[in-house]
Parts: sequence; C-alpha cells; structure tokens
Amino acid sequence: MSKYYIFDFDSTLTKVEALDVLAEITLANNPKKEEVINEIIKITNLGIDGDISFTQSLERRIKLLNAKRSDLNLLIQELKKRVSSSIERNKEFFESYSENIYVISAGFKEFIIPIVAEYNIPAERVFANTFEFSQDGEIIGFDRDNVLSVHNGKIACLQNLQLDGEIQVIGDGYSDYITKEAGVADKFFAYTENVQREKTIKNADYITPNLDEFLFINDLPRNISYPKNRIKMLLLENIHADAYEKFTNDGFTVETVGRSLSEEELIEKLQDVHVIGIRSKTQITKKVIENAPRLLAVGAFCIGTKQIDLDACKENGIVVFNAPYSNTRSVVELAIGEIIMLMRSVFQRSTEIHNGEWNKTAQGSKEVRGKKLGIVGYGNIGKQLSVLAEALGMDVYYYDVEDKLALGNATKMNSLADLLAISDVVTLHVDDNSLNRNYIGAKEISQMKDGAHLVNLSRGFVVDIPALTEALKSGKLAGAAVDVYPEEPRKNGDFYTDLKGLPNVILTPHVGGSTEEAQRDIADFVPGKIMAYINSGNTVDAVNFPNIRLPKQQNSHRFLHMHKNVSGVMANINKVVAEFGLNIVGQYLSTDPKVGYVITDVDKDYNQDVIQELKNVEGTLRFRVLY
Ligand SMILES: NC(=O)c1ccc[n+]([C@@H]2O[C@H](COP(=O)([O-])OP(=O)(O)OC[C@H]3O[C@@H](n4cnc5c(N)ncnc54)[C@H](O)[C@@H]3O)[C@@H](O)[C@H]2O)c1
Ligand SMILES: O=C(O)[C@H](O)COP(=O)(O)O
Repeated sequence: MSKYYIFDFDSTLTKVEALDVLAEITLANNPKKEEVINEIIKITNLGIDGDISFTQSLERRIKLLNAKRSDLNLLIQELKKRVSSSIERNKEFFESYSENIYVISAGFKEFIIPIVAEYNIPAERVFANTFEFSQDGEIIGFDRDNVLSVHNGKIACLQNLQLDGEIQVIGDGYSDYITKEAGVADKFFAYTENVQREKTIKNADYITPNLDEFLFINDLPRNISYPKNRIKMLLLENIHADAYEKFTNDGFTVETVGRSLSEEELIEKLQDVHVIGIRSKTQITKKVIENAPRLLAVGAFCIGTKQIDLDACKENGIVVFNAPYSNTRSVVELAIGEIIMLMRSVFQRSTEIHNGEWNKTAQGSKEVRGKKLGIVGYGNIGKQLSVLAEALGMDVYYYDVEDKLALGNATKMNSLADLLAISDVVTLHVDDNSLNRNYIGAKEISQMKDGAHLVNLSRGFVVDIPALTEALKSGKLAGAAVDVYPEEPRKNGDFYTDLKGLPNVILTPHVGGSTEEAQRDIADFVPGKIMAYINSGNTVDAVNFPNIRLPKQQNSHRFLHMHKNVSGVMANINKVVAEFGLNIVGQYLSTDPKVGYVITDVDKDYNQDVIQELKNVEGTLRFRVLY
C-alpha cells in the first residue's frame, strides 16, 4: 500500500510562523512594533489551538500586517534561512519520496512554493491559501473560496485529494491533528522540533522531536542512523546548566538530577541511558557498568576519575572522558587564599569577632613573603600554584614522584621527607591514585616543621585525619585548610569531621573546583568530547580508551568496532567486510594492551546483514553504525 506524507508548513517545515516573520519585516519601522507583533502571535496561537476560527485569525492578522507584495521577497529570503534543521539535513528523503509528499498548509502559496521547491516538492503538491492584492500591490485579503481559508480546511483538502493509501500527517497544531480525528488521516505525528503544543501532543499517535525520528519510525532514508532524541543522557550532581543546553541543542534527550545516586538507584536509572555525566561523588562501579545495557560513555565533569571503574568501562566498550584542566585555576586561587588566611590566622580573628570578642594581635600572624611553600604533587595544579606563589614572594619547593621540570625559581626536592622538613606551608596536590591513601600520616607530620601549616585540596583519603587532628590539638601544626574528606556525603546537608571546632582550621565542602568559571568551562569541554564520540566516533582525550581523531565522514557509513585486543579480530572483521563485498573508503585502528578500536568507513550501499556478522565477530565488545 502506498503511503502519503502530508506536511504542515509553518513551525514544521520551517522553524517559524511565516506571518510572524512577515510582521517583523513590515513593522520594522513602526514605533508600536512589539505591541503589534505580540498581538499577531497571540492571534496565530489562538487559531492554531482552535480557540478562534481560522478565517477570523487570518483576517485579523492580515489587517495588522499591512504588507505589500514586495515584502514577500524579503520574507522568502528569510524563510530559506529558517528551514527546520532536521528537514534541511534530510533532503535525500524529500528527493526520493517526492511523489508521496504533499504540503497542506493554512499559510500562503506565495511563500511556501519557493521554499519547498528546494526540497523537490512541486507547486502542484502544495495546497495552501493565496493572497489578494490591491492594484498598487498591497495585501488586502485572501481567496475566500479556497477550502484552506476556513476552519478545518485541511480536512476538506485531504478529502478532495482522495489519496489512495495510508495517510500520515506531520504537523504542530490543531488543524493537523484534527485530520486524524475526522478520519481523513491514518496517523498523526506531532512535530515538536520548533514548538511543543500540549493539545497537539495529546492528540498524536507519535511525537517526533525532529524529522530524524519520523524517518526512523517509518524506516525511511535518513541522514542520521539513530535519532539523537533516542539517545538519553543523565546528568547528576548539579552539573552546570550549559551542559544540559549543549546536549539538548544537539538533539539529545537529557535528564538532570541535582545529587549523586547510590549504586541501586544508578542501576535502576541506567536501564535506558546512553551517557551519564557525574562529578566526584558518584561511584560508577563494576556492578553499575554490568547492569547498564545501553551505556556508551561516562563523562566525569571534574578532574578525578577514581570514582569510575575504568577497567570495567573499557571491558564493556564504554568510553570515559573528564575535564583535566578546567578547574585547576580555581583550586590554585583557593590554595593561595587559604595559605594567606592560615598564616594570618584570619579565620580565628573572624570567629572571635563573630562571638563578640575584639582581639587585635600580631601574635602568630605572618606574611607569606619569603616563606617556604612545599608543593606535593607538581602536576597541573601544583605547577600553576608554584608560579602564583612565587609572584607573591614565596620560596617554592616541590616534590613529585615523577620527574617534573621546575617552573620559575622553584626548587625540586628529592624526597617527601626533605620537602616536609623545609616547608612553612605544605600543600597537597597529588592525584587520586589509591596508593596515596594516608600518604600524610603521623610519621610525615612529625617530619614537618613545628608550627607549620598543611593544606589539602587533593583527595580526602590522602591525609590521615586522626593524625592531623592530633597534630593540630598538640600545637605541632599551627593550622590547616581542608577541602576534601575521606567520606563525603552524596548531597548537601549534615556533615561531621573530627576537625570540626579546632582553631585555625579552614574547612570547606570540596569546593576547590566549584567556581562559576570552572563549572562553565567543564560544561563546555566534556559535552564537546562526548558529542564528538557519539556523533562521529572520536575518542580524543578519552581516559580509558585508545585515542583516535577521525577524519570527517564523507558520503559514507561508519562502522565503529570495539573489541578485545586478541589475535585474529582484525582479520575476522576484514574477512566479513570482504565477504559482503564492501568498498572500504577509510579504515582507522588504535589499540592498547587490552582493547582495539577500529573504525571502517564504507560506501553507502551495502547489505545490512553485514552488521549482525560484524557484531558476531569473536572478541567484539561493542559495535555501532554511524551515518
Ligand atoms: N578540591 C577540589 O575541588 C579539586 C579540584 C580539582 C582537582 N582536585 C584534585 O587535585 C589533585 C591534583 O590535580 P591535578 O589536576 O594537578 O592532577 P595531576 O595528575 O595533573 O597532578 C598530580 C601530580 O601528583 C603527582 N603524584 C602522584 N602521587 C604522588 C605522590 N605520592 N607523591 C608526589 N607526587 C605524586 C603526579 O606525578 C602528578 O604530577 C587531584 O587529586 C585532583 O583530584 C581537587
Ligand atoms: O576531581 C575534581 O575535579 C575535583 O575533586 C572537583 O570535583 P567536583 O566536581 O565534584 O567538585
């Protein structure tokens, strides 16, 4: 049986209502422009929702528009720029199915025909109103004999067409969904790419957030193999709103949760999730990974990735990304601030005055200039801190397990003990490697100068808290600043640490990287990496997977094959490809000792059975097709 696809024009094929755009043009120099445009939009919506008769809505708008024939040229130019994105990228469908596509609109042929002509829809398959012009070219009305100029005109139009086959109507408003109710359409698709109208959605057989989804449901030729709206993302722990916006703007479906989830909660939530975004609290364990059937990628919207079982991800073909640089400056600035606050006992003085006590004293209050700063861990944060601390006049010393080049005048120390012995302030910036558990304990503290200060902005488990508490109580250490704790709560609320109430101890709730700048930057960086992977297979900057930067896909289908790095897999993949006679236009491979990632670009025409055969290759972890 033939199928006919009946498209609405305004807000479906185009992002906008054409008469609203015409109003923008004709009222450009009118001082009451905003007022009139709002009135026109109000009338348009009343008509679309069926709250006033369509003829009434048309009459009222045309009067307010005050447009001329010459304005239509500008309108057409404008509308060409505002064709719906997913319509634009699926020209192939319109070209191959032209005979089955009709545009039925309560808009006007004068601007619809030139727009849809570019999509291979000829004028004879466009059903719409026509304007009436005065002798000097003013739009003064419309052809009232046209069925589309009256209420429920689309029903009459479809009846007159007498199409023999299944009729699918795609549109965004009342006049579209009513065709199904009237029995002249078999299916109604609510098109929500540009507007989401409650009533339209309620009356739909399917909701299609874009044309990709419509084409997917109908198994029609399309530009994207799998509609992005079907790819679900879950963002936890208050990830900056920019990330939500980036993903949704690209068409993905995104859910956000303001806190971290437990293992059980994660497993329940992840059943239909393709990408999860977390920060430092959420534990992505092996059990979570093994119970997340659709998971393709994990985004750590922070630096640390120890909360993620990277090996389990790798073994399941799940790619992990993080943001290694975005929040480093924020940590450094906090460290500098805390070092100064500690050495001046500012928090003690502040607490006293909050408690009603005036204690003006210089005792125990020192400048940082000329003092020795010991940086443990000379990585991205340690190095930046080194430069800033020197600018303040501090003598910088550092210790790192790796060979790290000294920046500025910093002095490299050969052992932790030597660094601890020389420093007035010791600041910890080691990575979240579990070997660093209790790295600074009673022994290390005893190696520090009497009256020194300790700052920990790295990970809570790096410092033995009972030992630190004891050293602060005994006066061995003059003060400490702690931002991270061995156990941190999943959400804001009650919290206890033994360090509570000790004088000259600055306690912050893991906010070293929590600045607007850092969070915004992370929300730009990580989604960029994730989308590059989901949309084109790139694994550049992945933390657990072979990194590969792929060339742009050119008129080809892309097979992404992740497999165990065991002998014979590549040979078997290429054997399958050869058996199916596929023409390879590009092939790229990257491996690490455990996994291989091979990307094969093939000509567009191929036997679909090859996909199952490639999935069956022994050692396959995951297989995706992109086009
Ligand atoms: N408080 C926060 O909000 C916050 C924000 C960002 C980063 N962090 C944490 O800060 C730490 C540093 O981050 P980074 O981006 O600079 O990491 P990085 O990986 O760039 O640098 C860490 C450095 O520590 C060194 N190192 C590791 N173990 C060591 C040891 N036992 N002794 C001496 N050196 C050792 C490494 O060789 C490396 O040079 C990480 O633990 C990170 O998770 C905390
Ligand atoms: O790993 C990090 O980047 C820091 O610990 C910050 O983590 P957060 O995003 O959970 O604050």
